[in-house]
Amino acid sequence: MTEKAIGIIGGSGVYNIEGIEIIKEHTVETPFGTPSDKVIQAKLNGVEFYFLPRHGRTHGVLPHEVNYCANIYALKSMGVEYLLSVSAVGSLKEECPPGSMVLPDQFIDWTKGGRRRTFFGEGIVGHVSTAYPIDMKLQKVIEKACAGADVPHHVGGSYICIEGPQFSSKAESHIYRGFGATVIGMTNVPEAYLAKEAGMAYATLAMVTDYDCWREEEHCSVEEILKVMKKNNESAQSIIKLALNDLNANKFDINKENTFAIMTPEEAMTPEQIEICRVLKK
Ligand SMILES: CSC[C@H]1O[C@H](OP(=O)(O)O)[C@H](O)[C@@H]1O
Ligand SMILES: Nc1ncnc2[nH]cnc12
Repeated sequence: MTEKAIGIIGGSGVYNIEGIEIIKEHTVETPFGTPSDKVIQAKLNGVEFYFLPRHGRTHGVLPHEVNYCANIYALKSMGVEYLLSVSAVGSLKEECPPGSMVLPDQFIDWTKGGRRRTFFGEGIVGHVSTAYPIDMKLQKVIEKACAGADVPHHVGGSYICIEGPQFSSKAESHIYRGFGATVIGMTNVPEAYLAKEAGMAYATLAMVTDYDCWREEEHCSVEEILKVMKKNNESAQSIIKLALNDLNANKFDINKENTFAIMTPEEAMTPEQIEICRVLKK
C-alpha cells in the first residue's frame, strides 16, 4: 500500500463497503490487543483503502467492548493517515432529522466505564491537544460527497458520547440538549482522541437514525432505528464512494499535532515502547 493510506471504520449498519474488490484480509495483532475484526484491504473504482467494521462484521462487540486502541493502532501500522469514521447517532436537534447526516466538529466525553483512551502510559508520557479533534480538510471532502450524493446534511456541532449500551433516559437527553450537543452516540470517544494521538486526519460521518428520546413522542427503539439504518447505509455507501475518489485525487498534508506529544526520552524506553512511538509518529 502507498504512503498516506485511507481508512474507513464502519459503524452500526455499515459492515462492508459495496462493490469492492478485496485485495487482502489482514489478521492483525497489536501491542494493545486484537482489533474488532480483520482489516480489509480493498479497492473501489481503482482507489485503495482499508476497512474495519467497528463492532465486527457480525456486530458482536458492544460500544464499551470495542478495543479502540487496537483498532486505531492496527490501521496506523498499515499506513492509514486519513480516517473516515462512519457512525449511527441520535439527533438532539429538530433540524437534524433521521435519514440526514451530521458532520460534527467537537466531542463531549460522557463515557463512564473507564475505556482505555490513550496509547501512552506504563512508561510513556504524552499529551495531545483535542481542541480540534476533527480534520477540517477531511470534513470538507465528506461535505462535498454528501452534496454530490444529494443527501441532506448538517455541518458542525458536538457529538456527545455516552457509555451505553442503553439509550438515554428523557432527563439525560434533555441535559445533553442543554449542553448544546447536536448528536449522541456511544463510540467516537475515545476513537477520535486516539486517532489524534496517532497523528491521523480523522472525520466523522454521523448518520442520524432517531431523535433520541427528548421529543414528546419518542422513546428510541432498536426496531425504529433499524428501519432508518438501512436507508442510511445506502446514503453512506454513495457518500463513501465519492469521498474516496475525491480524497485519493487530493491527498493533503496533515497537521501532526502529536509530533511533540511524547515527553519521555527514547533512552528511558524499552524497545517495544520505542516501536509503539515510531508507529504513532510515522
Ligand atoms: C444500534 S444504534 C446504537 C449504536 O450505534 C452507534 O454505533 P456506531 O457509532 O458504531 O455506529 C452507537 O454509538 C451505538 O453503539
Ligand atoms: N439515540 C442514540 N443514543 C446513543 N447512540 C445512538 N446511536 C443511534 N442512536 C443513538
